[in-house]
Amino acid sequence: MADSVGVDNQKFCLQEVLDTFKLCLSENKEVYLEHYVAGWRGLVKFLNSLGSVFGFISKDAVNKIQILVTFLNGENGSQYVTVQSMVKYELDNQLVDLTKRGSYPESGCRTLLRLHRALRWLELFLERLRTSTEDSKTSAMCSESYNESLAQHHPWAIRKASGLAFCMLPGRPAFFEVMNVGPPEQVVAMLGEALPLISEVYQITEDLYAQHNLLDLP
Ligand SMILES: CCCCCCCC/C=C\CCCCCCCC(=O)N[C@@H](COP(=O)(O)O)[C@H](O)/C=C/CCCCCCCCCCCCC
Repeated sequence: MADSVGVDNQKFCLQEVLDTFKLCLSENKEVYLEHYVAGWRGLVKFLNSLGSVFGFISKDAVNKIQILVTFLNGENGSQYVTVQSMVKYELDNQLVDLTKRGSYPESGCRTLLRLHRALRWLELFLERLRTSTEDSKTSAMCSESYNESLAQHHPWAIRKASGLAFCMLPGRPAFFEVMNVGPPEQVVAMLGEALPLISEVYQITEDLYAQHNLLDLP
């Protein structure tokens, strides 16, 4: 049965996520919010298949996806077609809490920023997976990537809970299997294809947020 953002009990397929990230960029390099959110939905499917210990992470991601989907489907949905149009619309109309949480605790800009930071974690993690060897530990790769990215934005309790959850990650062979791609060489090849796309989406968003001083939204 699917939940309201459609991520429950569906089998993960890395190719699908890759296809979604391919669709994210417009010709003039704007990031389509619909496909960005769909990419995250696919990743959450993967997370869900790893077990309930990751439930608190999945729940937060689903919550953020849902906030963005609500904007996309709302009466001002046309302003949320791309991340660029969302930023412009929300800033022009003072719909973003810029320095402390106030009237707009769930703006599109601050919500997307949380997923954007997680995309950096993903980029680092996938690069480690791609260059890993048979005996590499997924938990170590995950936690190193987390410490270099998301952890800097999380309080102690979340860092602690995340660290404990990472210890429950399956080993590399089982992890590759859940990715549903084929033998390890194929996984590595597909990661090699996926990473430049993910990096480009990340960098375009990072530059946009930096340009508007939005990288520290509360
Ligand atoms: C291609 C296949 C291999 C990789 C598959 C990865 C699948 C990962 C799927 C989802 C990742 C979850 C993204 C989580 C977004 C977290 C956003 C965030 O930072 N939220 C915090 C701040 O929000 P506000 O309070 O300011 O609203 C929030 O406090 C966090 C709560 C939950 C903990 C988040 C821990 C994030 C760890 C990310 C690593 C996921 C490990 C997955 C293991 C494969």
